[in-house]
Amino acid sequence: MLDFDTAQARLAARGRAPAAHETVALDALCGRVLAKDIVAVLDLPPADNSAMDGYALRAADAVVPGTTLPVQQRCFAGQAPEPLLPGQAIRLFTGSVIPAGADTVVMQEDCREDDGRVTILAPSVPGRHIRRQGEDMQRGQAVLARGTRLGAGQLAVLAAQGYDRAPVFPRLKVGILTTGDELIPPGQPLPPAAIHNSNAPMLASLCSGLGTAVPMLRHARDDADATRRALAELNEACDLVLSVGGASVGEKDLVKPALESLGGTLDLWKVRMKPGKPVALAELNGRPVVCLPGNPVSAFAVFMLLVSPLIRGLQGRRDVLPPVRRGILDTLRPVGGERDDFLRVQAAQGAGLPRLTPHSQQSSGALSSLAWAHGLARIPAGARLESGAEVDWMALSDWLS
Ligand SMILES: Nc1nc2c(c(=O)[nH]1)N[C@H]1C(S)=C(S)[C@@H](COP(=O)(O)OP(=O)(O)OC[C@H]3O[C@@H](n4cnc5c(N)ncnc54)[C@H](O)[C@@H]3O)O[C@H]1N2
Ligand code: MOO
Repeated sequence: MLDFDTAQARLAARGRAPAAHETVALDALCGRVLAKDIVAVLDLPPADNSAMDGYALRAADAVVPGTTLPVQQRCFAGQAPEPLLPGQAIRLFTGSVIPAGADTVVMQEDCREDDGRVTILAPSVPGRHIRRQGEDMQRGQAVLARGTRLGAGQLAVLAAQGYDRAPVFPRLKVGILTTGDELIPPGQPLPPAAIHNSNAPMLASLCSGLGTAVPMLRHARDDADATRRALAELNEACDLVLSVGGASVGEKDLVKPALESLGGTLDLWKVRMKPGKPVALAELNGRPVVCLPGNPVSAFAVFMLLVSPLIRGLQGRRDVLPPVRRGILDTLRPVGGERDDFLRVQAAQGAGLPRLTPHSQQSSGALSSLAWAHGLARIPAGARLESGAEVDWMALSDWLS
């Protein structure tokens, strides 16, 4: 059996950035991945400006608190200041450009203005409350790196630099193949012995959450031709295919032969993890296919821990492995088994590390734990851990974005 870390590293290593890129307008950039470094074309701030509403002056003109100076100008943000005359003050506001000749700003709480004159009540210190030109970003400096997924902070940087578009990698196209005669789409009546297809919407929204294009969905009945046709169609249209179910040892596990008959090369692993033992990575026409276990909780865990790093790599992202956190187990009975166990847990923040409570139902067929969990806590293979043990855990919010 392959150990979990090796399986994760192999899938992560298959995630190579695309060669193509496209230019996208700012209002459609959220969630996209930068294809080139972004270089600052402006100093920010573009000129020294005030961090406070107050008065600009020469510190040397108001050494003694109680000094009174005439107010030369009222200069609002966006207006050009006059050069400051000796022995005078200029009224300004947060963001106003500092007048030539001024070397400090005294905030208005430390001043009293009366009849065109301002009394400075506090000692004035050179340089105070001045935001210097270029202290945030300097022209020529790389401000965003290729492979960054763009969110609110990055869009603000682009906009502040005047960029109304940016080069990004194309959205990754993912195809999802579900298999099984027992599966009926939601919304249709359920015959005896059937269940609704929950993996299709689950995997589609997991992909969308990572920023892929809307996934293409196909369902194949347990039939060799249908499975082969659906697989070929998805492989042709998509950068990555995820199949789910039908890849283990059962008599109707048809995905493996379908891949082989299409000329795919297949690496099938039993990964030492629970949930999620059977996982396969195949290559078909130069594009990856990953086969996930059919049990919904197993498919979810394998997607989160093994497939999401592959997807991030294929999207061109720099950081493909999100952070692993630490927490304290809070469990009524000892946990652990022969495989690395990934327990669905809720995390409660206390004084120190968060306390991690496992869901009472940890079966790989029981969906209710997925809708409830904040993350997956890792119990290493062979360990038997009691309440109070410190463990690694992966937050859904880190690993599914
Ligand atoms: N004799 C053995 N049996 C099984 C083994 C084994 O090693 N020896 N491994 C078990 C483990 S662990 C898993 S995980 C499953 C994996 O089986 P498959 O990946 O081949 O998946 P299926 O058999 O097709 O389905 C398993 C289970 O999941 C349900 N399922 C499948 N697709 C969906 C879907 N789209 N939506 C909802 N539910 C789905 C399916 O009905 C089955 O109940 O094999 C074990 N058996
Ligand atoms: O290992 Mo299987 O993936 O639990 O259900």
